Amino acid sequence: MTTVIKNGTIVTADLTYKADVKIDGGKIIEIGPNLSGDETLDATGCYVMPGGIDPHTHLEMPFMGTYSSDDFESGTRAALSGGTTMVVDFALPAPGQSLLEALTMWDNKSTRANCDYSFHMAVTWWSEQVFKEMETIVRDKGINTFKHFMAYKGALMVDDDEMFASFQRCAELGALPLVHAENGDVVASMSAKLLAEGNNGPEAHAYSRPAEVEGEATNRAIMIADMAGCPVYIVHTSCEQAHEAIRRARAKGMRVYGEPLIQHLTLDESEYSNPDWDHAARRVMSPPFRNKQHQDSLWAGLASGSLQVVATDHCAFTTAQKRFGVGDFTKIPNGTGGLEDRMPMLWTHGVNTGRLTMNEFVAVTSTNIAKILNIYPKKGAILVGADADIVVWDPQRSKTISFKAQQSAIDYNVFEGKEVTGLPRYTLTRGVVAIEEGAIKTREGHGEFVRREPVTAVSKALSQWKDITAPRKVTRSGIPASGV
Ligand SMILES: NC(=O)NCCC(=O)O
Ligand SMILES: [Zn+2]
Ligand SMILES: [Zn+2]
Repeated sequence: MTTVIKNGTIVTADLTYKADVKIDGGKIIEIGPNLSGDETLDATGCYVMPGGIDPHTHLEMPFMGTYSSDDFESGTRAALSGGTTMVVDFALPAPGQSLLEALTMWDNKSTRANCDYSFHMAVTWWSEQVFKEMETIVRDKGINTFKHFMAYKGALMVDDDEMFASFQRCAELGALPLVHAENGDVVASMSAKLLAEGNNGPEAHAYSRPAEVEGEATNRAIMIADMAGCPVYIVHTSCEQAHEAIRRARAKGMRVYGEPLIQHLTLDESEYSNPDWDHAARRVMSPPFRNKQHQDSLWAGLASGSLQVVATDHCAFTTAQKRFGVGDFTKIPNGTGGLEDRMPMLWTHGVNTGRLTMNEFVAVTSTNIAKILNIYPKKGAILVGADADIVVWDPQRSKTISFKAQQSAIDYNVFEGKEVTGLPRYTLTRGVVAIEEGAIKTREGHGEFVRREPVTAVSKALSQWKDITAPRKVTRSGIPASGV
């Protein structure tokens, strides 16, 4: 059965034009005027865009003594509801655990996904076994990204030595390292000091990890990647210091990507001063929300191209789970939701204000990350042959965000009460209509794992340049006799 999306305006990362889109077998098969098919979706007044790709989610994540509360069914349903048609989650080996064994655990969880998905593999420890398994993960499992935490000391954190070894392995394999860049040692010490002084509320979480702690680690990660000869992707870039580190590196030709979150772009640190403990604790995440100066830097980075991807780091915990940290902020599970709200919030605060063009919106929510992950134009494109992951975006539709109407499995929403204008009329996942106006028509298990091959054009070029500029031994005649 063929489907035609009619009377819409196609908006891609670089083009805006009126045309119909014809779909068959989960793929786009034709783009042009006056198309017809078995089923017609009316896109009058709407923009036909590549479905969003959220490269940073934590569904059913074992973390801080509990599990994040959205599973692959509810999380991907929330994603589709907000126009996102692919998520990339994280397989997290416990320190000492086989990477392949960890992947099996996540493979088992993801069978219930409503949309396509993939995994980053975390490197949470280092050994000859990890070195060898990374090749299997890349070659056999189709995962070309490896996550490194510089924070969460005693849990997920790796040190510089381990990171350097892993980054060098990424360079050999043509893989991309991702980094959570906060100085975990300093955070641990600051946290202990704050608790000892009786500063134990949710606000102290933000005090324990100021922007300088993130900026330093971002610089360090960039330096280590440069020495290792690989690109690097900095996740949840939340502040000016981190953005400036990325911008400076890119201006010097280094292959560095930055990922602000929709939460950091639109919510600020004043939330932590709320007199309601629950309100503040629900917003505890790492890095913490920052102030307006930092938000302005992130928005400027998206418009100027020094930051490339807007994600959510969707890692939702219920109020009851957040209350594990009553009396000790270090026990508040870190994380907030955002999967469903990312695109409507970014459209409202970006496109509707003129901070972003529609084409930039598509670039930072879909196309850029598809290219970085080496899945373009299968994903992130409105092109013949691409997967029919499409959002028919109605710029006039509006709603007030409320946890009462959300798909995510938690009892609050950090964007509660925010008015958004710009919502999906339809969201299609490989040609199947999953969202129609407000109706949820998702199909559990419809989602498929998306393989991602190594060696992007960027990593290949970087390796070539590093070979040419590698330090060369100087040949000398008449070496003096040893002084011994
Ligand atoms: N970000 C956060 O607070 N929780 C999720 C885990 C991580 O990304 O650091
Ligand atoms: Zn993180
Ligand atoms: Zn994360």
